Amino acid sequence: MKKNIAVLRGDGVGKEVVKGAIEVLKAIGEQYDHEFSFQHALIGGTAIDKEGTPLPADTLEVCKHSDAVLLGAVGGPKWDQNPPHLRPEKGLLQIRKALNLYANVRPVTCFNSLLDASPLKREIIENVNFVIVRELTGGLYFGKPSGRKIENGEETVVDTLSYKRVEMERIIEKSFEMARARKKKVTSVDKANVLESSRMWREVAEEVAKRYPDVALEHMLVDNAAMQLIRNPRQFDVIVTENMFGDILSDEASMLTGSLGMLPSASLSSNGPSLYEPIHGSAPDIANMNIANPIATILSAAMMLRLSFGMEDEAKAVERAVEQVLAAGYRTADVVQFPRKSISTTEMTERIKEALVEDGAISNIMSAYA
Ligand SMILES: NC(=O)C1=CN([C@@H]2O[C@H](COP(=O)(O)OP(=O)(O)OC[C@H]3O[C@@H](n4cnc5c(N)ncnc54)[C@H](O)[C@@H]3O)[C@@H](O)[C@H]2O)C=CC1
Ligand SMILES: CC(C)CC(=O)C(=O)O
Ligand SMILES: [Mg+2]
Repeated sequence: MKKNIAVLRGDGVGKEVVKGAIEVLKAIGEQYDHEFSFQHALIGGTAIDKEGTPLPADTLEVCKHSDAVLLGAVGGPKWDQNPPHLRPEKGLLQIRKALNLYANVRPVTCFNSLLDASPLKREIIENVNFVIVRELTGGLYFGKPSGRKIENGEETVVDTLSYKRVEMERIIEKSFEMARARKKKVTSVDKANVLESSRMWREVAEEVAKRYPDVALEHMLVDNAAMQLIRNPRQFDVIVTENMFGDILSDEASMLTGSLGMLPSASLSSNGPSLYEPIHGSAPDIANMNIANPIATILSAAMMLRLSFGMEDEAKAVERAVEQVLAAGYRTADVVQFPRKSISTTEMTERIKEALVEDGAISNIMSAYA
């Protein structure tokens, strides 16, 4: 099969982890006789430096004409003081909107060999397997007005949380579809005790639930959800929530998998190419040190193979290779357990590539989100 992949490396460790994922995709292409082509384009701080904007028009064109997009991460202290329209994160928000990437799917489960790597007890994280379905193109990150002004002589700032009913409906429907293929439970997370937007979210969730009588719906307030993720994460099957709650809860949930550097995601489009990205940011504190964990991005590439290209065997091969390398005891510094020695980003990538050609047991991981 021929596939054209747009690659947005972005900033910081984004560049390093994407390099790893491309190498793994190339190896899969050779092994399974696919022709993957990679077209690089600029986004984020790097794009601001080179083109004066965080999302150049030709980047969007490249993405629109691709079969799928692979993204690293954007941002960094160099651009933190820029005005809002010249912040790297703006480029990411713009591309999510422009490609209609309304559903961000973040599967949370821990590889067996990392059960003892998490700071959380094995009894808590064993057999955890849930998906966070995060609304990605609405809510606080997009609402207008947003900005600062002087009002009655006082410096004032506003951000707006706004949603259309149809935006709520489509993401909640997505979560029910996914739950139907899994353990048939949706936990809708909101702040309905305070926010009007959450009250409407609840209403819509109840309406959608009527069309899925085989799926159980529960509502949970977001503060409680943050606690339950650590207390008893096995209770969850599909969590659906608005943009910012999903953003925060998924970073928290990443610790159930051993590290923020382990959690992949798919940002699914309603009408065009989808985008695949690790959930982490550009990690400026470890950028250019060759120590970032590439696994979240490599597993995001596996999601691309499965969800955008229908290449289930190839996706499993990647997940199995990751599992084998972890089972053999190799870890990057973010998941390393004393007295184990950590390996670099490039060595982890090499090990995973080597493991691709070996046969192994089917991984305990992923695929349930499909
Ligand atoms: N999707 C994206 O492009 C995102 C971008 N950002 C941006 O990234 C920049 C840094 O933000 P932070 O709050 O520091 O979040 P971050 O996710 O970049 O890093 C948080 C912590 O996790 C570690 N970490 C992250 N990814 C890792 C990996 N692959 N391997 C090992 N350790 C890893 C970092 O070293 C850091 O200590 C900011 O400019 C922020 O706006 C933040 C989140 C998502
Ligand atoms: C620009 C941010 C919204 C990125 C982020 O934190 C994320 O998507 O998880
Ligand atoms: Mg985030």
